Amino acid sequence: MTIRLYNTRTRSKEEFTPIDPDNVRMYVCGPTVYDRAHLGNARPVLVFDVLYRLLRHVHGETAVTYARNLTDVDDKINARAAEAGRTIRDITEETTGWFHEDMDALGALRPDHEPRATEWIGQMRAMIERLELAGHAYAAEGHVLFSVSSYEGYGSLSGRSLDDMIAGARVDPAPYKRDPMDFVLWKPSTEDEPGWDGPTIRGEALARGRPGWHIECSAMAVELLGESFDIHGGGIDLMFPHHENECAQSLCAHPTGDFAKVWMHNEMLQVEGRKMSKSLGNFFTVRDLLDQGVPGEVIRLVMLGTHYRKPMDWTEERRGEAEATLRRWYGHLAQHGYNAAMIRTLRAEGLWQPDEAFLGTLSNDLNTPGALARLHVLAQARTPKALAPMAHALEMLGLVPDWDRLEETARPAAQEDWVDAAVTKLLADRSAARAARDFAAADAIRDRLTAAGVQVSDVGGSASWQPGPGFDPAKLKDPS
Ligand SMILES: Nc1ncnc2c1ncn2[C@@H]1O[C@H](COP(=O)(O)OP(=O)(O)OP(=O)(O)O)[C@@H](O)[C@H]1O
Ligand SMILES: [Zn+2]
Repeated sequence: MTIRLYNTRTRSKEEFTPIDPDNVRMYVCGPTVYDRAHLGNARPVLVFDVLYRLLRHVHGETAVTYARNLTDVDDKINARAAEAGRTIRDITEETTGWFHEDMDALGALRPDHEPRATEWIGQMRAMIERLELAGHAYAAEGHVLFSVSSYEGYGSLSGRSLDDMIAGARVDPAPYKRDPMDFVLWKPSTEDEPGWDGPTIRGEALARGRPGWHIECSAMAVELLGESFDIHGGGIDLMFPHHENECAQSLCAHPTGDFAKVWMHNEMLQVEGRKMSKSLGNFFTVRDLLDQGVPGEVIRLVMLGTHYRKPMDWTEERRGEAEATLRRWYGHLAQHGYNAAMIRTLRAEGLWQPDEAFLGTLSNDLNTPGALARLHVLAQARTPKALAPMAHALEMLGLVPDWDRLEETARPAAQEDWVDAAVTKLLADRSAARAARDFAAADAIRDRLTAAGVQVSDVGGSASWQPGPGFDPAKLKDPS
């Protein structure tokens, strides 16, 4: 199976050939840990989770190394700690815990490496010293800056000319910069800001300070994945300046390497046509949705419904559709006996295989909407064995939280308790009415369940239920 990926660097879809097929290496820019992840932040996590799963499928479970950093040194973190009267470490630890909880709930696999910037300061310092020695960086007023004019490839990733960049960027024309586009590799810290020993430039050790944001990813990616690795990902909002700067630093510090061969960028999750972002204040968090009872797999399915290179909106309508689709799929599989034991049997019988059309579509630049369309076709199978490719596809997309709890999944959690209790009580009343030959009462209960969109299946004398189309639990309540 050949994977094809759109490469921002070449602006074309290319056949993906790993540098080393036994160790496919991917780096994705992770969160700055000072606040709950908003729904937009979840998009790159999910996009690259699907890619990670696909690479593991094609190249082998142990043949993929995925690194995603945690930015735990940043002025926004310092500000948050000061404002809350707490330590920086306290804030970053707590936020990292939230990030893990929330992304786990969306079914995202943890990366193989999750480097924290503060644990790699030495490597950043060494890279800065290397850049200065090679004539790509200079020290000025306690800062070290990357000299953009020293590198002729600057702008090639994002396809911008230096003039465009100056016109478009929020450049900070600090007096110590030789060129307004030069960016910070190292900056001094005051007493109450976090700081580490400075790099040594021309024999002189710089004062205590902290690294700039871009150098962090360059240093950690090279240390963990090597000077040439396969894929670098992140949101399109990071392409310039962050990724352009990462490229410049890494290629200048390691001129014999390629840094990342393929650059991938997901488009933005939007709210009424604008990027969901903290600074615009138009965001809600993944936790908000989970707490409202929207199951993680529903959030995941909505996200996968749009190709990663297209902007998308979160809408109530999409949420409802995804929820109904998943319930139908899970219910269908459960009815055909699907659970963890069944998957083991299918594996043992050699039937746990992907559908070629599904895999081909997904391998075509992660065409998740196409892959989901194929899933709808696969879901039409009517026997346990014929359903194996559908089940396999669902799992490849990370849409099966637990094979043993299929029927409980994709239900709005907040409603679950009282709704299930109410339906169960109605079903018990119905069988009592039937036993007492009070058919009018039994029919009235049946009508109430139907009106609420509850689907009842009577198997072997015991009734089970699942939400059907137009499910409206409010209608379960006694009209009197
Ligand atoms: N609206 C969005 N849609 C998709 N991806 C996004 C969105 N906003 C941020 N990202 C991505 O989330 C990841 C984490 O980025 P980062 O920590 O810089 O976000 P942030 O600074 O919290 O976001 P914001 O832009 O809201 O301030 C990055 O890969 C970034 O591209
Ligand atoms: Zn980065």
